[in-house]
Amino acid sequence: MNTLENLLVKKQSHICYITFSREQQLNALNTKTFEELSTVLDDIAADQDIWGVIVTGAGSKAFIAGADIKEFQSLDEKEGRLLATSGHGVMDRIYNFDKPVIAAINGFALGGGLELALACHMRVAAVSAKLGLPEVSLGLIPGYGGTQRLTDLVGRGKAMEMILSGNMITSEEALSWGMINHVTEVEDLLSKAEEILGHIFSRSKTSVKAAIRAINASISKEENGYEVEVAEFGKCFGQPDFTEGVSAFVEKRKPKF
Ligand SMILES: C/C=C/C(=O)SCCNC(=O)CCNC(=O)[C@H](O)C(C)(C)COP(=O)(O)OP(=O)(O)OC[C@H]1O[C@@H](n2cnc3c(N)ncnc32)[C@H](O)[C@@H]1OP(=O)(O)O
Repeated sequence: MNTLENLLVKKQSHICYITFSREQQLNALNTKTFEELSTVLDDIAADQDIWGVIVTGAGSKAFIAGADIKEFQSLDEKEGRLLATSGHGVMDRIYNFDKPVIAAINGFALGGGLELALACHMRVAAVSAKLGLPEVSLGLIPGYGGTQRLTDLVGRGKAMEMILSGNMITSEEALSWGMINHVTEVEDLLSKAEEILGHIFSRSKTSVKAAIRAINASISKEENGYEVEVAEFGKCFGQPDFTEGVSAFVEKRKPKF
């Protein structure tokens, strides 16, 4: 990987930590950040030693305060569509990543920043974090998948309330809505995400990958989730992890995946 300007990347104990790092702009997502993120995702997708990913924001104030508003000031309709299409590409990549990705939300997660967190497989937020989709206050709507993924997680009524009002909510509210998985003190945020990954790492990697694929198919418009589940379930039977998992159960020992 070339030197990165807007991301810090650390690999440790099978986890890749990606930190959005434009602290002076509250880690707002600009074109360069998206380019760098694509490169990092390519790298970790191919890295057999990386089993899971944690994304977070630099500093104490923001996870990501949205897409970089200053970059869109002069866009027309065609350019707006292109911006959303390329944003969708990166968000879909995270959503469909075959290693678990957890957002550790350390502060403001707004607009495109919350949409990125919603694309992750799970979300843990600091008790002080604020979450919102304030695009209506800019004359926009969420454009990186937020109208769909928020609705999937919290239902149409809550998604309408959040998106149409543009208001922020606390992490406790987000937890009660089902938008995030856990709330922690800010100092415990990464360790909570690591704890979740630690449990997942003890399980079969082929099963984890198959489960992500089947769960994601539940809201796909192109495929039937039940059919994907049947296919992925069937594929597990040809895998060494199945032989090991079942043998370990019969022999009353822990499986070694
Ligand atoms: C498809 C996706 C669409 C979108 O994502 S649209 C964007 C949605 N996001 C937002 O609308 C949030 C914009 N930001 C804010 O409302 C505020 O910030 C906060 C409430 C998060 C924090 O307010 P405060 O504590 O007063 O900080 P500050 O002085 O506003 O921000 C510090 C610096 O960060 C820059 N910044 C913050 N958010 C963005 C952003 N989303 N795009 C570009 N820059 C941003 C500011 O401008 C400023 O910088 P400088 O000191 O140079 O003026």
